[in-house]
Amino acid sequence: MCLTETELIKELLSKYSTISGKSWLQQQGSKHFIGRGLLMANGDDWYHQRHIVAPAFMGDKLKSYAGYMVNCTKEMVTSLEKEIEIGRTEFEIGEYMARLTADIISRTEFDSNYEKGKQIFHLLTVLQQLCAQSSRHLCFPGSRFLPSKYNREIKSLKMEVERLLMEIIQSRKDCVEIGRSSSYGNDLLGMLLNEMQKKGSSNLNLQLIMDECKTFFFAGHDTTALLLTWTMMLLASNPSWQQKVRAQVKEVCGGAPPSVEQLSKLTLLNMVINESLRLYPPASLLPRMAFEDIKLGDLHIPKGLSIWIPVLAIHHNEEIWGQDVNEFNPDRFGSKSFAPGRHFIPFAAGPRNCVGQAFALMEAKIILAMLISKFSFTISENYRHAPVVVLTMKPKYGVQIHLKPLD
Ligand code: HEM
Repeated sequence: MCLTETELIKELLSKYSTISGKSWLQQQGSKHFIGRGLLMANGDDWYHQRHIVAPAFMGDKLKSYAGYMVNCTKEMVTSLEKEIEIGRTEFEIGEYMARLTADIISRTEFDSNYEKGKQIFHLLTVLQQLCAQSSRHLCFPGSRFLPSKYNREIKSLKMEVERLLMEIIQSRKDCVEIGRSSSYGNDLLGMLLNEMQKKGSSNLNLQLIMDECKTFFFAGHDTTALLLTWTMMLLASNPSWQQKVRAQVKEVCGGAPPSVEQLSKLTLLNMVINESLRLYPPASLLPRMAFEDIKLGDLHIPKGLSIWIPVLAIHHNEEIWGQDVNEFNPDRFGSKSFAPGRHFIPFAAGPRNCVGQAFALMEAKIILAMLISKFSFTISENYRHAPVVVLTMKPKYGVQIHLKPLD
């Protein structure tokens, strides 16, 4: 069933988040690359995991990741400047954004074990691509247990990813146990290990920690890269907004990378990001399964029914957004007339919303503020506008942009 009534969507996501969730089919499709991590967990498991994970994305802990974001962006800006120096003017910006967000999540999750983290995530990306091809392979009940070449490849990649992850985790555990260190570390992995120990399990569930590490990479880097890519496309195509945002960034940050405290003052950038998430929500569909009979308004939803929430359609509904629904108009987010959590749901809503929302927005603002104060950008004549949904909403042929250094 496709649920389009926004009042009912809000009710489902806020009131029935524990008796609806991810279907068995979804869990099977992703189990090799994210396992039983938060994104695919249900019921009590989900509740327990969310409470372990959530503190790592809040308050001072969240703020502590800003340094990784600034440093990785500085490296990317330097490499772009070098390429411009040797004569390059056009860039497929999506590639750069994907590399940058992968870099940031590797550093945030694994800090000193960053190089190994990058290797893990490379293998995980290959594994994910392989799993996405499952429909091309022989498929009948039980076929996933056959020792086919395809199944063996998946199994060996999965084992390699887990071996590398376990090496990092074990070395942190050893340091604590022999007294060389009093905590598991300040990066995301360290937070998870510390939280899990605080929550009373003396015997850490290492499989779950590995699954969460994989989940953050999977859920966090492609989505944020797409947000950045679409926003760069919109800014490159709308020079007046580009100038306005640049002027505000300059006024607030004075040419330096933004501090966490300055981010809330970048109101125009915030409006542009929201408008980008409205027009091109990276997660364009929210799938749910009813685990019990649910009564939503006058609707009776029987147990076992699959429910789709069409985020993209809601974000493009003329009745909600007005006649300029398909146009880029960040001003609509200047007033409070839209209803977050009901009409605007790029991060879903309710208890099961995106746990990394604040992380993603902080990351997007830092990167865009740094790019806009270093370069001016225009859309290339080679850009072909073709958004496609393949799990997330992507530009089919990439986003080609001309970059020009500002000084
Ligand atoms: C622009 C960037 C992002 C967008 C648009 C986005 C969107 C979403 C959406 C729509 C959901 C709900 C999915 C569903 O339940 O079907 C979700 C869940 C989730 N996201 Fe994000 N996300 C983004 C960035 C991130 C980042 C940076 C992280 C972590 C570092 C992250 C981690 C997660 C996790 C773990 C969940 C599962 C939460 C739960 O089920 O309790 N996301 N995200």
